[in-house]
Amino acid sequence: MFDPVTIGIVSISDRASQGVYQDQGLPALRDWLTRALHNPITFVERLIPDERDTISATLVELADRHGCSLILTTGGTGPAPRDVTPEATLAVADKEMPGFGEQMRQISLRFVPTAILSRQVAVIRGRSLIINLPGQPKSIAETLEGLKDGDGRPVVHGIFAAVPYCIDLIGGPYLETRPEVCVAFRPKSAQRRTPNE
Ligand SMILES: Nc1ncnc2c1ncn2[C@@H]1O[C@H](COP(=O)(O)OP(=O)(O)OP(=O)(O)O)[C@@H](O)[C@H]1O
Ligand SMILES: Nc1nc2c(c(=O)[nH]1)N[C@H]1C(S)=C(S)[C@@H](COP(=O)(O)O)O[C@H]1N2
Repeated sequence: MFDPVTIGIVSISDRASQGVYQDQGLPALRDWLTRALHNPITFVERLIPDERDTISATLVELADRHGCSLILTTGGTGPAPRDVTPEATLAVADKEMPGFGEQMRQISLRFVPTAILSRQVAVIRGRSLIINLPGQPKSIAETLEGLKDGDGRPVVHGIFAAVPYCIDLIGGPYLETRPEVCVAFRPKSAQRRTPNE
């Protein structure tokens, strides 16, 4: 039996939230997570504009009221004046987790030279892990999954490899991934059962 998990997904885009174009962020997040995880997922979804207070309030609502163990945001991480997702995320943080941002920029550099323009952060709030992803819909799978060679072997690990153990450490459900999408790493002592058991 797999533990149920509640995951918040937040698409932050002025134009998608106004209906100028159709949001592709939420479907991309939902599709990737559903493919990657064995656990039954309850999604709490929000599509909001690039407003700092709205973003912070949404993260607090998803973490504190809905009890999301994981919250993924997409959009608003760049240098433009309205890109304020990292500031809004840091404003509600108990702890910063710099490794996620560092690794995401490393991965993204394999795809685009402008990867260094993303100021994405990850933080812990209570029992929630909150991670910013860039706004380009294709960047969602790129950063979560990393880069694989022609035989499906990882060239650069995606950040999701470290997410299940991080959620263990903050007291959340035991997340189990499908290895063909993402191999999650846990120290032996933290493994509940062997893969595919
Ligand atoms: N939610 C989304 N759905 C579809 N495409 C998106 C979405 N968010 C971003 N994009 C695409 O990725 C590009 C870069 O994303 P970014 O977050 O920098 O958007 P932006 O230029 O600030 O504009 P906006 O906030 O209005 O989406 C956008 O110009 C758009 O082409
Ligand atoms: N994997 C990946 N990372 C990426 C990109 C991308 O296409 N793929 N786009 C970059 C660009 S062009 C920008 S400006 C920054 C910030 O994007 P955001 O403001 O949409 O969050 O993310 C960067 N990171």
